[in-house]
Amino acid sequence: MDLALDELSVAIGGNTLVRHLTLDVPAGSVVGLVGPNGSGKSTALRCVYRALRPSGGTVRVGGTDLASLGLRRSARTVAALTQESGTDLDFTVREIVALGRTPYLRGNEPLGAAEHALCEDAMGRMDVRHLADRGVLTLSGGERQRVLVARALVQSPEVLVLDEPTNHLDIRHQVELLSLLRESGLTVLVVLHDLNLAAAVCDRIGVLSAGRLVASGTPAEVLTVALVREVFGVDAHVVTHPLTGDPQLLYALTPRHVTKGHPA
Ligand SMILES: Nc1ncnc2c1ncn2[C@@H]1O[C@H](COP(=O)(O)OP(=O)(O)OP(=O)(O)O)[C@@H](O)[C@H]1O
Repeated sequence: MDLALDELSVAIGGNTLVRHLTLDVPAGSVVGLVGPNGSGKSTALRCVYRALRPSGGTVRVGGTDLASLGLRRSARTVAALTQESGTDLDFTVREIVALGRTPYLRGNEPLGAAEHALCEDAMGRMDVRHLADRGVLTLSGGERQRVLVARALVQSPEVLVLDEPTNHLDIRHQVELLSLLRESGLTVLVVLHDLNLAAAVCDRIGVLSAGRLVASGTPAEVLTVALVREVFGVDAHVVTHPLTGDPQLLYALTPRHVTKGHPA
């Protein structure tokens, strides 16, 4: 099921945070949203998981305006890992993951065997099964993040939106999570700060700057020296990953007085 942001605008308190954003996420593809701090990435995503009502434009899933769907139906369609996906409830990991099935249950209906199996599978995929009986409040930041991804997976969505999902994750879990996203077959819209991870996982990338989409295309089309300088104010070198062919950016820190024996 495809996701389409069509002329999306968000204005709050007289400030326009997102301006006429049009972005397509074809079914089964991974599209990244990148941009400097404060450029409107999370705000745009909030409209997709319905934490925010856009002031203009529409979000469509499979051609249907998301706003026209009931909340239960939309929770079965779109799952989100957000900056606000707090786990401040004193629940076990297993209980938190099971909450992902809520849109499929009536009242206090308990989970059946198939639902439990789904939860176990998601915990296995996110490498948190050994934590299942731990209180979620006792977890490290990375462990908690993986629990939240497991909860989103058991929601069995068609569309997955994630805001900085690699936050707190060590490099192994970053690579595993992004590989899982790519192989999930889900329609994925993901905000990432790491442009190299974005280049590795995304079919296409949209670049936001001051609330506007300033570039979109394949990683190789978008992640150019000129764009990185213009949008992020950073000088980068672009190299090609020797195995995957993805563009990868190299950055040099501001030179020291003397670098490795070479006078500056
Ligand atoms: N509810 C709000 N009221 C007023 N301003 C807001 C509100 N939410 C966000 N903003 C502002 O809108 C701008 C965009 O915020 P947003 O969180 O979407 O940026 P972002 O691109 O996700 O940033 P970051 O990379 O830092 O996470 C920021 O300047 C932020 O301070």
